[in-house]
Amino acid sequence: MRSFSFTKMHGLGNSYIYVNMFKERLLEEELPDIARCVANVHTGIGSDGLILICPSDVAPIKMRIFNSDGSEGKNCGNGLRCVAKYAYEHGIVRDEQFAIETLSGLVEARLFVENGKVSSVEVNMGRPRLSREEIPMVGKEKDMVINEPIEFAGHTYYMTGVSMGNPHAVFYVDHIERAPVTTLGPIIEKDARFPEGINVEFVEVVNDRELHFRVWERGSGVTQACGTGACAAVVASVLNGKTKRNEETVVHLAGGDLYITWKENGDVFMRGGAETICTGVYYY
Ligand SMILES: N[C@H](CCC[C@H](N)C(=O)O)C(=O)O
Repeated sequence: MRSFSFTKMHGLGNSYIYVNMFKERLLEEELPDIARCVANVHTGIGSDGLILICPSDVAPIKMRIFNSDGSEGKNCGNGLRCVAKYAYEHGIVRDEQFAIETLSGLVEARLFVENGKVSSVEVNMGRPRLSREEIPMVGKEKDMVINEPIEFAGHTYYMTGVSMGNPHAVFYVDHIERAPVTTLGPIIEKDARFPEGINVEFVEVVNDRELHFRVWERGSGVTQACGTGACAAVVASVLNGKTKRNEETVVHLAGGDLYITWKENGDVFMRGGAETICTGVYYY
């Protein structure tokens, strides 16, 4: 029987099982199955997936994320805040501002520390990618997708496409509590027009600085929060003239609030909480 130590953490209820790969050894080919197993609430630990905190050649640490279906994502906003907290509180990094490598490039985390504990984290998530080839989405490579009519299941919806290193399809609704998250989400997630699948976000605009938000995540389904998705929602809202560039927008997710600004320099900044739930040993 093999085992590894883990820490369960969450960002606004978007929880993952975190494994410190500076200390643990997991076989690459087993990672998707380990993600599926630990995420299972009945026979595993229960989470939205698995996140590895790894050594990096280009930054103090590297984050890898696996969804609950075992697929590997390229970025994870809530995960980045938890990884930054873990790395500081476990002495992997000593600075309160440092880079983190992800599969979609480097990001920069800034910690807010109280009595040696990280209370919240701000992450510079970098620039959104807006062309069809970057989302990715089929069609003319250089075109953007802003409030574009698109048909799913016989109905026309208006989509804005944004990548934060991972793909997001943003749709506006009048009442967030009626958003078709579990009916339309899974259809769009796997639509053939998205070669890598896509995360699906529904947004209700409260005012030009406030959004309500729900998500169907690629590879995980409904989650309490999606940091990259909330960033995509703010970028889409600026592009659609609903919120303002360079001004902080509060995004109300099911699990709590994120504070996001798409700055004039092009970078998207996200600030929010990160919590440690428990630690343990997983046997497999
Ligand atoms: N929950 C994560 C997003 C996971 C993205 C993953 N579902 C994918 O892109 O495949 C977040 O806080 O950004």
